[in-house]
Amino acid sequence: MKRPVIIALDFPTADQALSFLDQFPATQPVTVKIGMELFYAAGPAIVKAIQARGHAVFLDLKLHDIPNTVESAMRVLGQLGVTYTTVHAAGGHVMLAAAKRGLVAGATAAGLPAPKLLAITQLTSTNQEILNDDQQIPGSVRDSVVHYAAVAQASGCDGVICSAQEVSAIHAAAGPDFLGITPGIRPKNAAAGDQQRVMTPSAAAQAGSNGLVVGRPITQADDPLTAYQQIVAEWSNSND
Ligand SMILES: O=C(O)c1cc(=O)[nH]c(=O)n1[C@@H]1O[C@H](COP(=O)(O)O)[C@@H](O)[C@H]1O
Repeated sequence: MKRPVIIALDFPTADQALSFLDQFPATQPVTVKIGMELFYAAGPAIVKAIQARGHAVFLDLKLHDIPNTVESAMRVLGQLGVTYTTVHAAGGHVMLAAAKRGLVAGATAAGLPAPKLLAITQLTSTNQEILNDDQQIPGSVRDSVVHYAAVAQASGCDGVICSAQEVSAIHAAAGPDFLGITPGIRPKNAAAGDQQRVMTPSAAAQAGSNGLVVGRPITQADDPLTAYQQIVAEWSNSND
């Protein structure tokens, strides 16, 4: 899928993640996101196991540390053959450029294409109050997201993670090729949970999102495969 619907595999064990994936046969490969919970539990082996089934992996570890540490860690991640990985834009341009350098060096050493590097802007759980009061960043969430996107682009990132609510502003500022991958996706009537800045799959498509990240609306559905297929259908119909 050119604009993927990425399933967030937020499970505590490899067994649970793989049993869940049994519903998605390798003849119909999907893109899945391995985040901190699953990677801390199951490590690089779960990346390999999922790739062996034919699925593409988005490895979402949201690195945020001093530039040297991030560069070294990205060199390791660059060797795993994943499609996307993440770093926090709040680390600043020196750290972001170091992340890109490390990722490319690792992938090159392994003879692989470099994963796309996506910078986290403002998490989709962040609202106006958290931005202004807790982070002490004045202005709107959208302005902060667009600012971080500019920093990420100037530092060599391939795109950002943001809410679909900001993706059109990012494309207007950074151009259509700079990726805006969007979590905080909720089909109509689905519970938002801890997400603050949400959109439906069709609204995200109309806003120009380059890919959806969807977790609980699929993983906690009674029939995850049908839930996934319904989201893909809504997304694809609005992407035409
Ligand atoms: O980097 C992410 O993927 C991410 C960034 C963000 O701003 N918001 C966000 O929800 N995510 C991730 O996207 C997924 C969303 O899951 P659900 O809220 O269950 O659909 C989780 O795995 C989050 O870690």
